Amino acid sequence: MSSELPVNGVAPAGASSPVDLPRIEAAVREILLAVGEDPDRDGLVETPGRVARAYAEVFSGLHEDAGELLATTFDLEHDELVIVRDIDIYSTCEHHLVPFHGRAHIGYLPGPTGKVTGLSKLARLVDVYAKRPQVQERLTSQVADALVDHLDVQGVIVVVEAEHLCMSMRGVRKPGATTITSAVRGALRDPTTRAEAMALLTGGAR
Ligand SMILES: Nc1nc2c(ncn2[C@@H]2O[C@H](COP(=O)(O)OP(=O)(O)OP(=O)(O)O)[C@@H](O)[C@H]2O)c(=O)[nH]1
Ligand SMILES: [Zn+2]
Repeated sequence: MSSELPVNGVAPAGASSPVDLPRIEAAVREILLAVGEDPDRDGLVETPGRVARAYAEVFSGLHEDAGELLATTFDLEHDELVIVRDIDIYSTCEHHLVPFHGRAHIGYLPGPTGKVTGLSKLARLVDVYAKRPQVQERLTSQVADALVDHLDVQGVIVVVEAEHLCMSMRGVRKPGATTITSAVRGALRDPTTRAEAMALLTGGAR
């Protein structure tokens, strides 16, 4: 495969990348020196370059636009709840720059025009916001707001369940603790509809 082709929707960081790879490399070299490592030893020589490419990938959402992503719609004349559950998320905690990972569940009620988006776009939308320095609450709201702003929807519900490695591998050291956040917009704020959507989203239909 050509190295110019996007992999999993992520453009490779190259000459056209908006990310300043040499700057990340220099910074990583400094970090290695600061923690007492030798950045010139065999195993570490290539590390600053690898980290730069990895950061370009995990922060690629900074250069992606939800409106563009959700521009492809089609008419389905479906005005009942649509739910996509268990979308894997890998994001980066903006406080410690370590990962948080888990699952997102998205539900929406299409609006009167019946214009819906492809299901894969919902999963891609999560990545637009997950692949940035983030907090889980903002990630959850941004996904919900993008669906309200760019699609014709009567209501939206987004639930994110994640484990934060900043709470597992360091600091308070509580592996397995799960943080659950939700964002509800429009008609799904109605208590009955919300309860039904929440049950479907988080396992009620399993
Ligand atoms: N609300 C929220 N908090 C987060 C998220 N990710 C990390 N945090 C928290 O951000 C807080 C940062 O706290 P600080 O006291 O400034 O940093 P710290 O000394 O490294 O804190 P500890 O993690 O408790 O060691 C911690 O309590 C983290 O658990 C998130 O997505 N949402
Ligand atoms: Zn953190």
